[in-house]
Amino acid sequence: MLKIKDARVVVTCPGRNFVTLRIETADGLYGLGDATLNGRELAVVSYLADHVIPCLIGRDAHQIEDIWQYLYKGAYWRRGPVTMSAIAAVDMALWDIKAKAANMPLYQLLGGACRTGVMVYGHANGQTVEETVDEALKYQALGYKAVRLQSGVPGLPSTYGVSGDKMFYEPADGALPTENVWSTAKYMRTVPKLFEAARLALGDDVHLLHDVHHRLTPIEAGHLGKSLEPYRPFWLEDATPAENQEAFRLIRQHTTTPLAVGEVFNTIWDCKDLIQNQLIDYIRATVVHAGGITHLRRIANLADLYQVRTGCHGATDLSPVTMAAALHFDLSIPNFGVQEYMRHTAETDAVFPHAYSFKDGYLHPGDAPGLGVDLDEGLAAKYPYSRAFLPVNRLEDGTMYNW
Ligand SMILES: O=C(O)C(=O)C[C@H](O)[C@H](O)CO
Ligand SMILES: [Mg+2]
Repeated sequence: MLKIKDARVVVTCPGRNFVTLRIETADGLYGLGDATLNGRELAVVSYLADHVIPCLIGRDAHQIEDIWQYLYKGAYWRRGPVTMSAIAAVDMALWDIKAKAANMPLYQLLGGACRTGVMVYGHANGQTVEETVDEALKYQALGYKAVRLQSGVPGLPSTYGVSGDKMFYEPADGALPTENVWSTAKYMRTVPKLFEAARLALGDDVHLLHDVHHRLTPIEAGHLGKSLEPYRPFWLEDATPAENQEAFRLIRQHTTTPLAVGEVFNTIWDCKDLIQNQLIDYIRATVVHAGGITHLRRIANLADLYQVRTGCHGATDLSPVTMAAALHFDLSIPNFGVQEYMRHTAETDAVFPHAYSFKDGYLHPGDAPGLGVDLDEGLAAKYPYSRAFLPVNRLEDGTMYNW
């Protein structure tokens, strides 16, 4: 038995907010879990500190599945991002402890490596098509095999996904939500031009991706997917909001562009119908927001039956703890597709020293026991929480819209 002696939540803001759970066993092992829910961080802090940690003390850290079921079924109130991020943090920390106890990198416990490295995609973004293509070329020069393209839209003052700082794009940019303006017509004219220019400049061997951020209707998404087909996109992400999953059937009827969805999904129940009806090609559910490694493996297993591959969310609001967990998961599953990789800043990396590393377009989790990521609590304490929100999106006439 590995008795859980103590657990605490650490909130730190080395340039952006992160919530980390640290679980300690009676014999001195400890594990880390990420619980960051961008723009709603303190809700998860309270969920963990007030409602989860008291139930963990004294339990056997080895019983990962049982503790997962206890927190999921036992709460009565199932699912949702706050609950599932809290459960994910516990799950990650327990896998970290188990792998440390086994003196193995986690991917070995999960069945061993299925590949030599994890293909990642970087974010190329610019105010114009030309600037975005230039950024994409820089990623290609760094060895990236896959690049996401997001360009500013002519006639719109600002666009989510397009930042001033190219390498360290930060989604939560204001102490109150900033407001972006959206025009589907203007956007739809820009994206095919972007893909045409990028394919020409980067050649055939680089995978090109695009994130719609849930902003199109199904028929608009079908049209966009069709217009991108000549440039062979790797995927079109979040083409339409996924609450109504039938919407994806309509998109499918109009385009063979592969579809990716799921960064806001929290459980297998959000993924089930899309996977079973083969309405998507990539599932983007991620360790931190979908109940941890235990639950994400369940999702990946279901997806594998239908030749749906994974493409885990990996923006900067997912901490290095999640990135490490995702890499062990990615390396060990048969139906891995691609991993998103937005680099963290040097401040963040210093607070979370880690064993994972990038080479020639691939990340590897490294071979340190456990997740291979640590938390420098002394340094973390120097960066207190600072409220920050994701922006909101309005149409040109002021109507509140999706993003
Ligand atoms: O990385 C992506 O694909 C995103 O869409 C980024 C998200 O908007 C961001 O992580 C939200 O917190
Ligand atoms: Mg996205």
